[in-house]
Amino acid sequence: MTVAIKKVGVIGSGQMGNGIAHVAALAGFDVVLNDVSGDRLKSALATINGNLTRQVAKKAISETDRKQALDRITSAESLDALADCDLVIETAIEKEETKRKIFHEVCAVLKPEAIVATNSSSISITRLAASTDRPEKFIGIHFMNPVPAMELVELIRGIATDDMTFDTAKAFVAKLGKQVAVSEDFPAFIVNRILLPMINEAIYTLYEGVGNVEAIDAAMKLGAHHPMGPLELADFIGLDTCLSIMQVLHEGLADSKYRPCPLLVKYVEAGWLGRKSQRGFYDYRGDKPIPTR
Ligand SMILES: CC(=O)CC(=O)SCCNC(=O)CCNC(=O)[C@H](O)C(C)(C)COP(=O)(O)OP(=O)(O)OC[C@H]1O[C@@H](n2cnc3c(N)ncnc32)[C@H](O)[C@@H]1OP(=O)(O)O
Ligand SMILES: NC(=O)C1=CN([C@@H]2O[C@H](COP(=O)(O)OP(=O)(O)OC[C@H]3O[C@@H](n4cnc5c(N)ncnc54)[C@H](OP(=O)(O)O)[C@@H]3O)[C@@H](O)[C@H]2O)C=CC1
Repeated sequence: MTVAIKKVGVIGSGQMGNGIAHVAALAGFDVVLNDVSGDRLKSALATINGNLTRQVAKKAISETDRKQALDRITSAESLDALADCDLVIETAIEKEETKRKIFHEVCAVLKPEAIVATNSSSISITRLAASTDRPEKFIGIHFMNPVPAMELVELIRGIATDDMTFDTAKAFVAKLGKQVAVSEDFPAFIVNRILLPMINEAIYTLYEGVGNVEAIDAAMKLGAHHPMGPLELADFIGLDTCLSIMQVLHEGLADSKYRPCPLLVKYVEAGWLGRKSQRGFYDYRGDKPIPTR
């Protein structure tokens, strides 16, 4: 049994939020995109339009599809605008306290039958569910970046998630044209349990001087056929997000093999968060990315 989903709320309009709004609107859902910052919302809508326009140019969608998708998205700075959503997907920063606060506030305005999901990369679904008034209607729907291009979505049940919520989330993901991988609720789930230690190890490789940024990325692109080098990918994900995921792994599994590299910590402390702040393992302020080490 599934619940009918017509209107989807997306909380947080960063790179994941705008990607989720994009694919949901293109699949015919009405979308309310929320953020604490009006400027963020404006730039998210511009990014969505840019990505849809690129899909039109590549003949993946029609000009009518682009217009209709944009018309289905409204933006709002207040969570009150999500009151009549059937499904809400939280995709704010990877900080448990921020997410808990959002769930507390949004549950107060949602209808009782609405499903609440998080796009968290790593945080316990069971623990986040416990901060809501509806743990049985709470689930992890974990999209991959960039959302319009990646085929996979991880689904993670908390201890209390009921079958109706799981089946509805599964049907929703299928409507977006994406494949599901089901993960148990352990730190960082499947993709990031494997991917992030690899990225962290690449940063240790840099920290210990085994290779410079260019050599490490070239090694993994040309030597292992990864589409992006691990440092380029870390910048793409966001170094703050990478660090948060490593911290969840380190604390949650209590194993020193997940210790975040001190160089990753230093970059985040400097505010060098990767592409989103124009500087990380590469400097993106010029015509082409320049390695910073
Ligand atoms: C941290 C987490 O919690 C989980 C994660 O997401 S981990 C990160 C997972 N993601 C990855 O590992 C991405 C690795 N990189 C890649 O797969 C590729 O480099 C890439 C898909 C991003 C780009 O591929 P490419 O061949 O260099 O570029 P290009 O041919 O221009 O783009 C391929 C497609 O991606 C889309 N795309 C590329 N960048 C995009 C972006 N920033 N936003 C939206 N769409 C984008 C393009 O529109 C294109 O779509 P179509 O196939 O529909 O035409
Ligand atoms: N980056 C990635 O590759 C992936 C990330 N994720 C997960 O998705 C989530 C978002 O990541 P990402 O999009 O990269 O992060 P970004 O930093 O790009 O975006 C986060 C957005 O959330 C906004 N925000 C912060 N606090 C609130 C709030 N209280 N209410 C509403 N919006 C808020 C931020 O606004 P402001 O900047 O103004 O604070 C920003 O616009 C994280 O949980 C992350 O782990 C999942 C898969 C892949």
